[in-house]
Order: sequence, then structure tokens, then C-alpha cells
Amino acid sequence: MKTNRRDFFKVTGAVGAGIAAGGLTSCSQPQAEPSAMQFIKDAAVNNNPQQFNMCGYAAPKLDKVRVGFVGIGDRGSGAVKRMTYIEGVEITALCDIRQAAVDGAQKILSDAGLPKAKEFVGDENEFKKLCDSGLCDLVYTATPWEWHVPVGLAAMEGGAHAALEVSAAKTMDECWQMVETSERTKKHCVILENCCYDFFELLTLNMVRQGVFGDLIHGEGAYIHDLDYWHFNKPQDEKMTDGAYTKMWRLYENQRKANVYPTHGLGPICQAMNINRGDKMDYLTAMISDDFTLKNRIEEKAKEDPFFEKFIGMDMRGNMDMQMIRTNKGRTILIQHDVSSPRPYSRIHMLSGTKCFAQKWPLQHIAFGHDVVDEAGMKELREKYEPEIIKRVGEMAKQVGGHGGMDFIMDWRLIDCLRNGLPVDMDVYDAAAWSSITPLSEWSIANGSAPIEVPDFTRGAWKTNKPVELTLAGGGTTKVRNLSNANAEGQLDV
Ligand SMILES: NC(=O)c1ccc[n+]([C@@H]2O[C@H](COP(=O)([O-])OP(=O)(O)OC[C@H]3O[C@@H](n4cnc5c(N)ncnc54)[C@H](O)[C@@H]3O)[C@@H](O)[C@H]2O)c1
Repeated sequence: MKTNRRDFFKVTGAVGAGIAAGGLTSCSQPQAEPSAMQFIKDAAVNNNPQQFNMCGYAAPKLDKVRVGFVGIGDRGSGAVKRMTYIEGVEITALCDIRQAAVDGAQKILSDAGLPKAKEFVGDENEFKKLCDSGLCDLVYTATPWEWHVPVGLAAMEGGAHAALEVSAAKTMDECWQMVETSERTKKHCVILENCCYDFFELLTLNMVRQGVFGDLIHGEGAYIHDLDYWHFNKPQDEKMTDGAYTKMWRLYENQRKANVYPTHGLGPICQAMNINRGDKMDYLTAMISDDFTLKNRIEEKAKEDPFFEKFIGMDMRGNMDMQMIRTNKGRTILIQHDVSSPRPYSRIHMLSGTKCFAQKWPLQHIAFGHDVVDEAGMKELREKYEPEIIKRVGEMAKQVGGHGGMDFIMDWRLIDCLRNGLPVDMDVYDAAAWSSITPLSEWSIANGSAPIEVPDFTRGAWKTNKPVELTLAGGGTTKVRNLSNANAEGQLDV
């Protein structure tokens, strides 16, 4: 039973197949055998040794970064636009299953005075041609979740770095495939976790680094976002290709009883705790509530519009799921996920240390002991601890927009790292560990909240890997193009 855990975790992709067919599916449950304790023992044994350590790896410098985009819907088109502001970027290739999406991206390029990119429009495997074209140094993927890893693997095999939207992977097998392919090809596989670049998250990360928090004890993160409007934003055309989520993909994904979107809350906490770089997640336990809203909403919508009748009877995930994670250094993390309850947005972002406490939602504050820092104190803290990246591009990022600026900071930093041959902030081990919460939580939930080990994707290298760099040392040279037509568009909620 030592090497079968990848198979054990393989989720069949039935949800994905359902989306592709435009039909109804139910998500397969992972088996509940062997017992959790047996499984935890087995999971301590790694499959293959690390081939090459991608943490801290500096790929050869690229003066120009030729970027290809796969999946240019809501999120991907925003990324194309942001990249037009970054010098040293050449947008060379655009791929989508919809011509309209590619046309929209070409317009973004022409509006910015940039040349047309080569188009790859066809079926769902058209991205392979883009990845094999030799046109790209970086393939930036913003498809529905089921395509992230297939595109990322093809990109790395084709000689490009891969950048994958969140969550990077859906299954444990995909997590290992990313790790093994990145190590073998020596191509970065970056998770595009924009929340790691938000202003308060970066401020608190730097404060942790400077010792202001003392020892970190506990962190909390979340993705609590009432997506009702987006889930039910019906496509207007017959092929179901417009609307908020193309072919209603996200409603289908909500059949899976797991935290299907763990990384917005988890990523910044992992960076603060040096997960994979001095500490690691050891094990988790997960729990989910029943569904109190989604089935009812589907029935309500079906009464208004027969389009929604096909969703009746779908076995939806419960509203709220939670994961409790214990780290090797004895810290704890709580992650919450709820996209279907009528309540205000929150990613919590709470850090609790021996000397300092910070929390972003519902009310942003920092405290020392019982004393909450006032406005003047916050100003002082920002002046003292705002990291260099915010000083360098923070104001420009606010003008470009994208969730208040953090999306642009993330893109700029990624390009600057590639251009200056710097290690990336969010490497393949982060992509795998953060994404693995989905299959791990699914297993724990299916097994009465039994604890389950989080695999060590670094295979021991976490003990010596260096923390995320916050100084821009060796980089910071990438300029931002004329911002005169920037309009800071993009909602503040992620
Ligand atoms: N980081 C964030 O803040 C954030 C915010 C929104 C969405 N996202 C992520 O971005 C991704 C896309 O979400 P979205 O809201 O833009 O969805 P969307 O449905 O608007 O866009 C997806 C696009 O991918 C295209 N597509 C589907 N399959 C494809 C394939 N095989 N090859 C090429 N193109 C394909 C679709 O036609 C569509 O244009 C998701 O992973 C989502 O989780 C992240």
C-alpha cells in the first residue's frame, strides 16, 4: 500500500466531462478504504525522489518574455490587458475554444498599439498547438479548472514556463504531475495566487519577516464570496459560451464535496508561515455543512426559466466547508470556503503570533496584545514595513486595477523575476501543496472528518528552502508602459 496513493486520490474527472458535454454529472467520491490511520502511515512514504529542487531555482534570464494566453474569458481577458502595460512582454499567442474571446483579446492588443498575436482557436485540445509552437516563453492559463494542469504540462513540455490560475490542480495525481514535470523540464509552474500580492497581506508578510509577530502560532484564511449572481448568470447563446462562467462550469464544479477553491485564503498564510520553506503542512481534517441554498436556488431559477431544469436534482456541495491544518512546527491554520450563503465577502486573512495579531476581514486591524493600533499607528506601521514591491509598483497597480491592484503586482513581479533570472515567489511546490487541499478535504469529508496527511511535495527540501524574497534584490528593473488609458477596472472582491 505504499505507492498507490496517487491512484487512491484520482478523482475521475466526471465533473469536467459533464461540463464538456454540457450535461449533468455527479462527482465521484474517493474510496473510504484503507482506513485513515493506515493511509496516514502510507502517505509518509514518498513516490519518487526529488529530481531537481525548483524552489529557489533561477531560470535563465529572458530579456523579452513572449507570453501566450490559454482561456481568455472573464479572467484571461483582464490578464491580457494587464500584461499590455508591462515592458519586456510580447503577447505572441492567444488560444480559446471561442473565436469571440480571441477577437476580444486582439482588440485589447490593437487598442494598446501592440501587434496582433497568433490565434489558436479550435476544440478543447487546441492549446497543445500553442504550447508546441515555440512562440511562448510563458503560457498563462485562465481556463476552467479542469484544463489548468493539461495546459501547464503541455507548456512545460513545449519549453515554456507555466502560470496557472487558481486553484492550480483538481486531483492529487495532477499535483504530482505538475511537480514531476516542472522538476524534469526545469520550467517554472507558477500558481497565480493574486491574493498573496494584496496590500495588507504583503504588509503583514513583511512584518512577520521583520519579527514583529514574534513566533506565528495560528492563521486563518477563507474564500467566502456569495457567487449567486455569477453561478446563475445564464449564457445567452445556444452553445452556452457566454455568461459569467462559460458553459456554467462553476455550477457543475459545486457538486464536489470539498474545498474546491482553497488557495485565496491559504496562499498568504502559507507564505507568512514559510510553508515548504522552513515549515510544512503535516495533516488536515475537514468538515462540510449540508446545502441549504443551492438546490433551492436551482429549483427557483427553473420555475423562472426552463434552461435551469437540467440542474434540478444535482447533488450540490454544502454551503460551508472548513479545514483545520497542523504544521510541522506545531502551528495551526483554519481555512473556510463558502460561495453560496448570502453574507459579506471575506478572506479573513488572520495571523496570530506571540507578539502581534492582524486580521483583514471583516474589519482590518492590527493589535499588540489587547491594544488595537489606531489610524496614526497604522500609518506608521505602513511607513516602516511596506515592502519594496509596493513602493515600486503599488501606485501604478492601483491605476491599472484588477482587484484593487494586486493582480497587476502579481503579473509585474512574475515578469520581473523571469526577466532578471530570479526564483519565482510561488513555485510548483506551492501550487501543489495549496491545491492539494481540494482532494485532501474531499477525502476527509468523505471519511467523517478523519485526519489525512498533506504530502510533502518538496520531499524533504522544505527544511532548507529559503523563504519568499521580499526585497526585489537582483530585480525591480521592469518598467510599466504608459498608463494613460488605464481605468482601474475590476471589482474589489476576487
Ligand atoms: N485569481 C482570481 O482572482 C480569479 C478570479 C476569477 C477567476 N479566476 C480563475 O480564472 C479561471 C477562469 O475563470 P473565468 O471566470 O475567466 O471563467 P470564464 O468561463 O469566463 O473563462 C474561461 C475561458 O476558458 C475558455 N476555455 C474553456 N476550455 C478551454 C480550453 N480547453 N482551451 C482554451 N480555452 C478554453 C472558455 O471559452 C472561456 O473563454 C478559473 O480558473 C478561475 O478560478 C481567478
